[in-house]
Amino acid sequence: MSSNEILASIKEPGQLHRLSFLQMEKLAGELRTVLVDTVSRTGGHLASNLGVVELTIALLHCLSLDEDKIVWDVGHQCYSYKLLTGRRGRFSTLRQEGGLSGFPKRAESRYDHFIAGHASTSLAAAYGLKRAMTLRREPGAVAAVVGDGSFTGGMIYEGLNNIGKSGENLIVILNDNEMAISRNEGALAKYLSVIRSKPAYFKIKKNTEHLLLGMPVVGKPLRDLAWGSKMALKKVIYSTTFFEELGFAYLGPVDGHDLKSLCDVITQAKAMNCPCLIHVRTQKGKGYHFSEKNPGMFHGVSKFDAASGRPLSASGENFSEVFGKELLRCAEKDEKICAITAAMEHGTGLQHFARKFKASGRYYDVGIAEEFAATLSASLAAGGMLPVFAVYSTFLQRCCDQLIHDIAIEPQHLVIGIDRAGIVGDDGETHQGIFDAAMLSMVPNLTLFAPANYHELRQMLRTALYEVKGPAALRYPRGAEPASLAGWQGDGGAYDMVGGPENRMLVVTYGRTFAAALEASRQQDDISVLKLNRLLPLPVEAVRAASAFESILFVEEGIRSGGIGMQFLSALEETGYRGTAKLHAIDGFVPQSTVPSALHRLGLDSEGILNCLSRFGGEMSNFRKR
Ligand SMILES: Cc1ncc(C[n+]2csc(CCOP(=O)(O)OP(=O)(O)O)c2C)c(N)n1
Ligand SMILES: CC(=O)[C@@H](O)[C@H](O)COP(=O)(O)O
Ligand SMILES: [Mg+2]
Repeated sequence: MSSNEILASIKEPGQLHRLSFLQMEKLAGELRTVLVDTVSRTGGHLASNLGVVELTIALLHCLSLDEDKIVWDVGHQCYSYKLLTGRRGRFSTLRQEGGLSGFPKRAESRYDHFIAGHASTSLAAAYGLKRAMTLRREPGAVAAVVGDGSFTGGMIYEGLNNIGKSGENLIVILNDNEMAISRNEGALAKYLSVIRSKPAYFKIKKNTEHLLLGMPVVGKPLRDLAWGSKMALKKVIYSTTFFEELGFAYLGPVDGHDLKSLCDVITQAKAMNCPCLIHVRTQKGKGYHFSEKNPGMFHGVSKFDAASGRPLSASGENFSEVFGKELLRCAEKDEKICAITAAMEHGTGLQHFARKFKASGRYYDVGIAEEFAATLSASLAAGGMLPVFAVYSTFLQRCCDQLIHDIAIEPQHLVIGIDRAGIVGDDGETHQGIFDAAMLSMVPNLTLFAPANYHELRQMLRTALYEVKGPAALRYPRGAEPASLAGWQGDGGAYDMVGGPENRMLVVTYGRTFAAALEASRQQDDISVLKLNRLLPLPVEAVRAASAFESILFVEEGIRSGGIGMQFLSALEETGYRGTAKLHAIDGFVPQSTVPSALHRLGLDSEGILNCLSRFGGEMSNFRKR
C-alpha cells in the first residue's frame, strides 16, 4: 500500500462509514504524516491537531455529515477534518494568502457550519444549529468538539445551562488533554482529573445501555426506567458528574486514541437522542516525538525542520518578551504589581513573571476567561494592588463591558498590555488586532499609549504604572520592533514631530506605521511626520501642531470606524483648520497572509503611504496657503 493510499481514496466523508478498524488505524497514521509534513512547511497548530486524529476519524465514521453537523471550539484542531472533507488537495495552502484557513469557515466548505477562532463559542454555535434543525424538521445530531482549555471559558457554562434542559440530540465532546496552550490550570482541571480516574462507572453504564438499546419495543421505556434507577444507583454508589446534574448523559472517560471505544461511545451518544457529554482523554501532540515531548511549544508553530523539530527561523527579541521582562523588573521593586493572563502566559511574555511570582500569589492564569481577567484586575486594583492584564488585542474584544462597567466608571488604576495589536498575519480575520483602539476610544477615563519600539514600550509601561491615574493601556504589535526604529528616542511627550511646517505635507500616525511613514518621508521631500505616543485622550497639542500644515494624511493600522484617525480629523476640524485632511485606515476584515503582504495590500507600508500622498497631492493644487 502506498503511504497515503487510504487518505488519497477519501473523496467524500461518507466513505469513512465503510472503513474497517484496521483501515482507520492506517488512515490515522497517514493523517499524522500529512499534518507534520505540511505544518512543518506552513506553520500552524500542530499539537492540537495530532491529538484529535482518531477522534476526527471516529466522528466521521459514526456520524453522517449529510444530516449530522460538527462544530469545533477554537477550530485550531480541525486540520484532519478538513483533510477528510474534500480539502486534501488544497491543504498545502494552509494559512497562506488565498489558501485554506487554519480555522473552520463556512465560505470554505459546506461541512464547516460555523466560524471559529475565539474559544468557548462552540456550544452556543451547536445549540443554535440544532434548534434550527429541529424547527425546520431536519433530522440529525450536532456534535461540538471542545478542548479542556476552551472548557474554562464562561460561554461554555452558558451553553451547558441552555442545552442541558433542551432535550436536543446534541453531543458535546470534551477533548481532555490536560493542556490549554500551557498546562491547564484551575478547579475544572482538577475536577476532570478526578472523573478521569473512574472508568469503572462508564463500563457498567455502557453494558447496561447496550443491553437495553438492543431490546425491541420494551428497550426504551425499560431503559428510561433503568436510567432513572441508575441515576439513583449512581447517587448511591457514584457521585454523578457535574454534567449529569445539568441534564447531560455523561459518557466517559474514553481513550481518545482508541478507535473502537470512540466509535462505540459516539454511536451510543447519537442513539440516546438527548444532550450527551462524551469525555475523551487524548494526548496533545500525539504521534510526533517532538510535540509529544513539548506540546506547549508545538501548540502554534512557525516553519520547522520535521526531522529535528527545530524551528527554521530563530525567534529573537520581541515586544512580548520586552514587555514581560520590563514588568518583572518593575514588580521586583513594587510588591503591589500583579500580573494576569487568560491562558496566554507565553504568548504575552508573562512566563518570566510567573516563574518569579506565582508562588507568592501575584500571578494569575485564569484560563480562557478574558472577561473574568478584566474584572479581576479591576477588583485587585480596588483592593489596593497594581494589576497588569496582558491580553491579545483580538481577545480583549471579549472585555468591552468589563472595560466600561467594572474598570472605567469608577476608574480603577490598572494597566492593560495589549499584545498582537495591529495585523497579526496567518491567523486571519478572527485574530487581527485592528479593533482595540476604536473600542477603547469609547471608554471615558482611559489612557492609551502606542509604543513604536522597545525603548518606548519600557518607558510607556512605567508611565502607565506610575504616572497615569485610572486605567491605562499600551498597544504593541506581534513580533519584533521595526529595525529602522531600533533605539529611536523621541522626547517622551504625547507626540513626536519629525520635520517642521516648512513641509507642505504631514503624515500623522502611531505605533508600527511610524517606520513606514519615516521611510516615506525619506523618499520624498516636503513630508513631515507626527507620531502620536498617547492615543487617548487625544493630545490636543498634537492636533494644534498638525494644523500648521497645508495637508494632512492620517495613516492608521486599525479599523477606520471609530478609530483614532477619525477622532483626530474631527478635532482638527474643530480648530477651524482650512487645509486638506485625509484618513487612510482599514475598512473591513483582513484575511490571512504574511504581515508585510497584508500591510502592503492595505497601503500601510511606505509605498502605500507615498501612493496615498500622490493621489492626495492632486487635491493639493487647489489649496491656498493661509
Ligand atoms: C477567547 C480566546 N482566548 C484565547 C485564545 C487562544 N487560544 C487558542 S487555543 C487555546 C488553548 C485551547 O486549549 P484547548 O481548548 O484545551 O485545546 P487543545 O489545543 O488542548 O486541543 C488558547 C488559549 C482563543 N483562541 N480565544
Ligand atoms: C488559536 C489561537 O487563538 C492561538 O493559538 C493563536 O493562534 C496564537 O497566536 P500567536 O501565534 O500570535 O501567539
Ligand atoms: Mg486541551
